[in-house]
Amino acid sequence: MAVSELVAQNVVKEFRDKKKTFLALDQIDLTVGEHEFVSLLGPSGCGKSTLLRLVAGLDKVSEGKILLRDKEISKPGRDRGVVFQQYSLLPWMHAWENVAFALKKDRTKTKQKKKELAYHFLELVGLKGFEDVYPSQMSGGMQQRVAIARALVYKPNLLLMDEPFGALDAQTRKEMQDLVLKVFTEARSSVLFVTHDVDEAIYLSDRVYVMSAKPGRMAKEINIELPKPRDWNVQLSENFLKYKREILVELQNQKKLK
Ligand SMILES: Nc1ncnc2c1ncn2[C@@H]1O[C@H](COP(=O)(O)OP(=O)(O)OP(=O)(O)O)[C@@H](O)[C@H]1O
Repeated sequence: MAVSELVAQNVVKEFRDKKKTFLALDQIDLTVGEHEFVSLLGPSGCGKSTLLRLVAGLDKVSEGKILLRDKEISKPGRDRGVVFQQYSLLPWMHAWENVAFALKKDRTKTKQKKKELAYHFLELVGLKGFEDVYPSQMSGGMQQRVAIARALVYKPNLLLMDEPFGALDAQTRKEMQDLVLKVFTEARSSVLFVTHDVDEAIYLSDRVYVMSAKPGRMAKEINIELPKPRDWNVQLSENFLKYKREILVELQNQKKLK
């Protein structure tokens, strides 16, 4: 790993209401290198989404800091693209308009240029020919492809994905995993990816952080040294199963400690 795109140091996140304080994240350290694919894996409630929201700039740390290319994150920015489980497309806009909408505030580009870029990224996610279709006319997988194109269109250094395939059926989910690997290679961005799914995390990642809950902590960090480019066959390999065993044992041990 040459350069660190993202560095989180001693991050603590507390949620407070009038009666009590809840410690959601405790002393989190994390890095994402340039062109690196990193996943956050862990039980429900361990703070994966909270951490991603902090990196997205949608919420603030209670202690510690998060640096993107050495600059502290304080608010959302065009250096980060975000894809959530819910596609949140605008229903009255065509696919290409949904993508171009992300460039709305960019005054350096003409309308025509924005349209060309939208078409280009829709092609990259396999939606050539569907530019003029409305979200309601698309399957969940297609809508998520539009959401990915929208996150990529302003060429962010870092793509943040929070359970992006959680709402999709198993077959579509597999197709989307391969799509993300292809797009990640072509767009040359870095990715921080949240998932519950152990196989998905291993298949996609260069590195996996396994988190534990109550409070959310980093429990284990695993380098995934599987050959690239990857295809589904790798999931049957001895090495893949070795990583899977290591992660499942870690998650199981956490349950025993509770
Ligand atoms: N705005 C908030 N106010 C109070 N508590 C919150 C808030 N957001 C998250 N939490 C709490 O912080 C903890 C971590 O939540 P978070 O959604 O980040 O977990 P997660 O690992 O992403 O869970 P899941 O895998 O189920 O999506 C949970 O106990 C949650 O209830």
